[in-house]
This record gives sequence, C-alpha cells and structure tokens, in this order.
Amino acid sequence: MLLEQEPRLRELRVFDLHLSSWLEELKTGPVQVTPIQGDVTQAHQVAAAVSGAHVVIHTAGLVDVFGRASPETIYKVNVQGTQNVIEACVQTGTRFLVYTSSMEVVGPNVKGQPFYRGNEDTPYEALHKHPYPQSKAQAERLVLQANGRKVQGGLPLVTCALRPTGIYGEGHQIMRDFYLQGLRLGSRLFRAIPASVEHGRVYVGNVAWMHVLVARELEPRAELMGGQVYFCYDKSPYKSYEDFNMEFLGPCGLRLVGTRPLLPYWLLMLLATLNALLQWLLRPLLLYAPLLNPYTLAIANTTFTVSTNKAQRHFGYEPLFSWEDSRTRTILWVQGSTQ
Ligand SMILES: NC(=O)C1=CN([C@@H]2O[C@H](COP(=O)(O)OP(=O)(O)OC[C@H]3O[C@@H](n4cnc5c(N)ncnc54)[C@H](O)[C@@H]3O)[C@@H](O)[C@H]2O)C=CC1
Ligand SMILES: C[C@@H](CO)CCC[C@@H](C)[C@H]1CC[C@H]2[C@@H]3[C@H](O)CC4=CC(=O)CC[C@]4(C)[C@H]3CC[C@]12C
Repeated sequence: MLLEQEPRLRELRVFDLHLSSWLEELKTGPVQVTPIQGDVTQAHQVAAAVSGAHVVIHTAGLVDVFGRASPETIYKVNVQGTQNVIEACVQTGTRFLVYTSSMEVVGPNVKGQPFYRGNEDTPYEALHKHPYPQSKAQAERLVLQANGRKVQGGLPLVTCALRPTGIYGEGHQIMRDFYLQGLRLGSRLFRAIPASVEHGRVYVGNVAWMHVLVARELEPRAELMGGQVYFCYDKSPYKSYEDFNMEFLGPCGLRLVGTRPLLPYWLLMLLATLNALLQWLLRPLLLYAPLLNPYTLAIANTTFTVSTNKAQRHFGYEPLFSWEDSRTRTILWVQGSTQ
C-alpha cells in the first residue's frame, strides 16, 4: 500500500521475525525495499532498524486468543516490543509513530456488554482478563503517553493508535480454516452464534490505507492527531461473525445450517470450557489450541460494532476499497488459497 500510494516514499524497511518471500517481488520497483529479519523484543535490533526513518508504523504483534503462546510471551512481544519501538524512535530521532492497536483494547468486555455502533468517545467498561487484549491495551497506553516526548535532536514525538475491528481479506487464516472445515462437513457449517449479534469487521486493504494516510498526515496535522486513537472502519456490513463469513464462504459453495444456533449457549460454553481444560491437561504433552474457548465464544457472542467518522474528520479518510471490491477480493483469495 505504501509503495502504491505514497509518491514521496524513498525507502521502505520491513522489520519482521519472519520475512515472507513476496517481499522479494517488491524489490523490483524504483523505491528501495529493505527487509530486516529481527525481533521487536530485542531493543538493539529495533533501534538499528528504526535509525534514520522518518516514520515508523508498528504493526508487529503476537495475535493469540487461543492459548498458543504463554501470557509472558504475549506481554514480551506486544508490550515490551512496543516500548522498544518507542525508545528506538526517541534514541534515533524518528518523530512519527503509528501504532496498530485493536478494538480489543475497548472490548467486548468480560461482562458481555454490547458495544453497539459506538465511536471513540462512547463510554464502555473496558475490563480485560485475557492476555492479548490486556497487552494491546497496555501497549496502546505506552504509545499515547509517549506523544510529546523529546526525541534525539529535541523535537517532540508524535504518536497515534489505530484500532481495527476484526480484520478480513486476503491472508485471513481463520476464514480459510472455516472454509476447509465446511468442506469436510459436506459443504456445510452449523450456526453457533445468534444472527442478531453484530460483530465489527474491516477489510485489510482499508486498514492498510488508513495506516498510510495517518503516516502521511501526522506531520502536517501533529497538533490535531498527536496522542489520538482512531477506530479502523469501512463500509463492511454489520452482521454476526458467522453471517459475515458467509458473504465469502457462500459464493465458495458453503451454506450455514440453521436460522438459530444449533446448540444452546450453555452447552457451547461447556464445550469451550472443556477445550480449555483439555488444553491445560495436555500442555505438557502437546499444544491443543482449538478456535473454541470461553474467551473466543464470549467475543463472538457479544455485539461489538463501530460507527464513527473521526478518521474522516481528522485526516480525510475514506475507504479505498468499496464493500463490493473487498468482498470480491476476499472470495477470490479463499477460492485460490486452497488449490
Ligand atoms: N487480525 C485481526 O483481526 C486484528 C489484528 N490487529 C493487530 O494488527 C496487527 C497485525 O495483526 P495480524 O496481521 O492479524 O497478525 P499476523 O500474525 O498476521 O501479523 C503479525 C506480524 O508480526 C510479526 N511478529 C510477531 N512477533 C514478532 C516479533 N517478536 N518481532 C518481530 N515481528 C514479530 C509476525 O511475524 C507477523 O508478520 C497486530 O498488531 C494485531 O494486534 C488489530 C485488530 C484486529
Ligand atoms: C464460536 C465459534 C463458532 O463458529 C466462532 C469462533 C470465532 C472466533 C475464532 C473469532 C470471533 C471473533 C474473533 C476476534 C475478533 O474479530 C476481534 C479480534 C481482534 C484482534 O485484535 C485479534 C483477533 C480477534 C481477537 C479475533 C480472533 C478470532 C475471533 C475470536
């Protein structure tokens, strides 16, 4: 997105624990693309990568709500890693920092209270028990508190945080898992979540586009945007998690069975709790980390949708991809990803 949309870009450094092979293809254009294999938990590696950069987009993170990683590891990558990025900016004189936060820093909370088409100012009890949202909330706080800190050379750091809702699009592994599961079940999926529960989703291309715009506008609009949070949104429809997935899986030949959940909520919660127990029991022997656990069930079962125009007001954001484009691109990816 940066290469396509930012004409003033001179160099793009990609710092990641795992470098993808597609990065090589990006090296053929006029902009210098520098892949750097590194770990955000290693302060010296981060500082070396950041040195001389005009703007840092910090999107690396450990996304785990399934119990694959330990809470300590999640904290180390998401919180300590973010602190390292901030310190690297301060030490090396980089003034603009964009952080990929998450809707999860707000909710859904452990009480299952709905957040219905809320915006950045909507009051909501953000109570976290799970390591992932806890770590994202802590990291976001660090980023916002760092706004205004003096960087090397004496000028102030300008930071802001973007909070995507559930991201979908090309590369969405869970979508592919549901597709494969549906194929195994005779081209069917069984409804587990009531259709009335709305879940916020945003297309990956629009998430990227919003990051590019923020990176571009942070300097001229530092006064307004510094220390701010913005939900990442687009025109994707408000639907339940499963009904939304069917927008893509339907055209790929799957159908969702049932107008109401096949199993009652208490039974699903029992199964989710059993999964958590099994995970704990099996941990010394193997990693058992299914999609269904008490936390994921609670998120999927709680309405959380965003309706805001803050990004449009502050830096002129309009989605780059329409809902129709986002849908088509995602369907094509699902179809192609399993061949
Ligand atoms: N997937 C979603 O629905 C949402 C994701 N987010 C946030 O967006 C960001 C990207 O998430 P996804 O693309 O979904 O996840 P992902 O797992 O596909 O991407 C995360 C990237 O961070 C890298 N990474 C992990 N640990 C690292 C380390 N120690 N050092 C350097 N790089 C490391 C990974 O190699 C990977 O390339 C994360 O910060 C996540 O919290 C926010 C809202 C929703
Ligand atoms: C009960 C199951 C029946 O089919 C459905 C389980 C679906 C879950 C795996 C997903 C439901 C909601 C998702 C999360 C949500 O989109 C918010 C997120 C934000 C992030 O920053 C990271 C990812 C995630 C936690 C996302 C993960 C997958 C779900 C829990």
